[in-house]
Amino acid sequence: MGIDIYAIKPSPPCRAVFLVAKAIGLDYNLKIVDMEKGENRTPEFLKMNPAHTVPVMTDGELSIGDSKAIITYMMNQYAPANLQSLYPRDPAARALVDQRLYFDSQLFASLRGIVFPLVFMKDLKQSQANMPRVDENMALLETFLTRSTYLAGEHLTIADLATLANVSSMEACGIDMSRWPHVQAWLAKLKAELPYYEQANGEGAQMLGAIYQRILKDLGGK
Ligand SMILES: N[C@@H](CCC(=O)N[C@@H](CS)C(=O)NCC(=O)O)C(=O)O
Repeated sequence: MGIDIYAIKPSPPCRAVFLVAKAIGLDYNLKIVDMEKGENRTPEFLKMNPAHTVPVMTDGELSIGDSKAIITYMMNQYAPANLQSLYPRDPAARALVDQRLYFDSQLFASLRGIVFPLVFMKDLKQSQANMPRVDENMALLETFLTRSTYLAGEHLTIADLATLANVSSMEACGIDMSRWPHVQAWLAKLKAELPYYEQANGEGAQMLGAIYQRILKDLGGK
């Protein structure tokens, strides 16, 4: 019994879930999904998540896909009182965190736009054509981080943890972070501050970066 998380380590949305679970000390059973064998398209998996994406969480009768739905559920259901500031209950403070979470979905879509064509279609041209969307979203992230130390104010929230999974992946893919100095400083700060960083996120980001960089090199990109 307990919570099951269906996931793969290189996936940024899966790592957002690992980070939030660690942040609130929530135990779960990790079920690695072999995507190459089509384990995300079996009738059993599609019953849990018709969108055939990871992560998926099951908790008793509840099966739910999408990392944002999972991490907000974990906070609402399991965060101890002293860690509620990670997803504040005050409506105005929560609205700011939610806005950053929706922004992070847009950031992930732009990351996917460069990774998916390269890794799964070996299409360097399409991947490169999608790069301006990454730059545009990173510039927006830079603007947010010029306004406050963390993404939604002066303390850590789940918006930082979700976005960390994407930004660290971009860094591991070799994207030059020095163009966004506030993002670069925020990234270094979180890596240093979170004792669970490496286990929950660092290792998987390196896995994704290694795959991306190898294929990029094979296709003659830089
Ligand atoms: N919005 C979703 C995106 C999840 C997603 O796209 N996951 C990818 C891995 S990074 C996946 O499972 N792709 C397999 C597929 O689309 O069949 C979330 O945040 O959970």
